[in-house]
Amino acid sequence: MSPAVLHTSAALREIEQRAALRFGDPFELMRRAGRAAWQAVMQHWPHAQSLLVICGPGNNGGDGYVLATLARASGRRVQVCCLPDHEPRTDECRRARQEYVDAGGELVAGDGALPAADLLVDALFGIGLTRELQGPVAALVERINALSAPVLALDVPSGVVADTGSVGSVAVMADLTLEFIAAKAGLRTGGARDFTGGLHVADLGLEPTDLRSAQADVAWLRAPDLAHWLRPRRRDSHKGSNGRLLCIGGDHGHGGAIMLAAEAALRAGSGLVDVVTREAHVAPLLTRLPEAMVHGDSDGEDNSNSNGDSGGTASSGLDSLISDASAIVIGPGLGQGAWGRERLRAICASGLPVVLDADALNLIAAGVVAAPANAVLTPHPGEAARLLQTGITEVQRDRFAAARAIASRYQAVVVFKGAGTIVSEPCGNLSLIDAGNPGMAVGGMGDVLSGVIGALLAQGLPLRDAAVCGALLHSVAADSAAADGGERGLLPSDLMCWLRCHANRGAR
Ligand SMILES: NC(=O)C1=CN([C@@H]2O[C@H](COP(=O)(O)OP(=O)(O)OC[C@H]3O[C@@H](n4cnc5c(N)ncnc54)[C@H](OP(=O)(O)O)[C@@H]3O)[C@@H](O)[C@H]2O)[C@@H](O)CC1
Ligand SMILES: [K+]
Repeated sequence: MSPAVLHTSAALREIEQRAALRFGDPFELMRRAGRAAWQAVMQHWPHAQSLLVICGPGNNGGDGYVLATLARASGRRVQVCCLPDHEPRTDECRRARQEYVDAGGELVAGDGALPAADLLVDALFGIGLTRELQGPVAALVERINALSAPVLALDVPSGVVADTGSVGSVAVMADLTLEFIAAKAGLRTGGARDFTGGLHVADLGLEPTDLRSAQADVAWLRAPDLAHWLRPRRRDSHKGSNGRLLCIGGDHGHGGAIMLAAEAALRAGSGLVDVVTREAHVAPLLTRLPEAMVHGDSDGEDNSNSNGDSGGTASSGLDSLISDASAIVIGPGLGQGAWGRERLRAICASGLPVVLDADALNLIAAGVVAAPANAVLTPHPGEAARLLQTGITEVQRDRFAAARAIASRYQAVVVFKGAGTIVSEPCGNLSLIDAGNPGMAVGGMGDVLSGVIGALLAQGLPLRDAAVCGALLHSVAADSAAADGGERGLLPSDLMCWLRCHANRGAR
């Protein structure tokens, strides 16, 4: 199976140039873009009698003029609005505007009050945005956003950077964004998600073979892709053939985090799950999750009790658990004290596939422990900023670059959490998880993710596959949970039954 991909602006420009050569007319793609936009208007707003199309000076504006001409020809009341210094600057835009004017189309100045309309079309800027919106353009966008009419954005909501998803001081808030030629990576992560509204792609009649480019693309992962990794279990499998995951965390006061990781790991199919935590958390954990094998460390020194027979975890006990494990999760509720640091050092020396989360990441960012080989790091933006010794604003400005930089610096697979989770391999290959919802913004959600990825590592998936499949499974489960009862008030525990359900997708 070749996975779907998301494109960068550089790739799209390469594709456009090749297509224009093939068509023998550089205007043909713009004609098709305008036609696709008009079809979208008829499909989504069939009762809109009046349209206000806001056109910029580049080819995005050109698409707007073509749409305006078609809408006028179909009997709609159409006005095109443009700022005084947004006279067309490309041949194609000039031609599109001339055709609109020649057909009797009306132009209104964009620096005054905007006329009322049933539908607004944002054709200010697309992939050619080069800087933050300021002055009269920013004021125009603010006036667009203040109107109550629905907004269709052509290609990109103006003000959103198509390659990174970052949003400057202001951007158009669209109800629907019609992307031309192919789906763009940046519109599916970070700040962009609050501006695009629904995303539809108009391929403008290009064939999949036209979409090749020399530019690196981003693997685009959606719910049906789970079946690629989550194959039916072998009929004669036993608990030992489905991996043994060791979960370490839950220092004083943080017992819930490691409970969630362990439960998620069992729901994602790990055959056995060991937990090393503080003694005080053993009884509550076993009450909730009797399937786990829990090993408790008491205060002060590392004597431990266990419901199994492994004894203490400080020295020989932990060594023996490590030697029995197929993979490890360390970090949820770990803390940064001596207890957590010692266990992290032991794990990092083990050579096993390991998921590092929460305080394990903070200890590595602080240089207390060196990052191990065979690791999946799962930072949220705050942890990502610490791992790169920078600020949250900087990592969020280009989430793809931040994920790549962490993966390269720590030579690990990185799952950069947030709206539109990004996975980067150390070589820089990127994947985007196109699932998930704002209900996931709640404490404990990351602990569930680390347990899921750990379970997939324990079942034998390679690091990158476990990271991508785990992040997708986690988000798809959260989408099902949100569909079941809403986003606000969603709890990490609500995902557990859905993890099991979606972990068996491939088996159905
Ligand atoms: N090429 C093709 O075959 C096809 C292209 N198509 C369409 O073209 C779009 C890309 O067109 P594009 O490259 O002309 O860029 P576009 O987004 O219109 O903006 C560039 C203009 O905006 C200006 N500008 C930028 N930022 C600014 C700011 N912050 N504030 C103020 N001004 C700013 C910039 O000025 P400059 O930076 O040069 O000063 C320049 O004049 C693409 O998204 C799709 O919709 C489709 O028709 C399919 C076929
Ligand atoms: K636009």
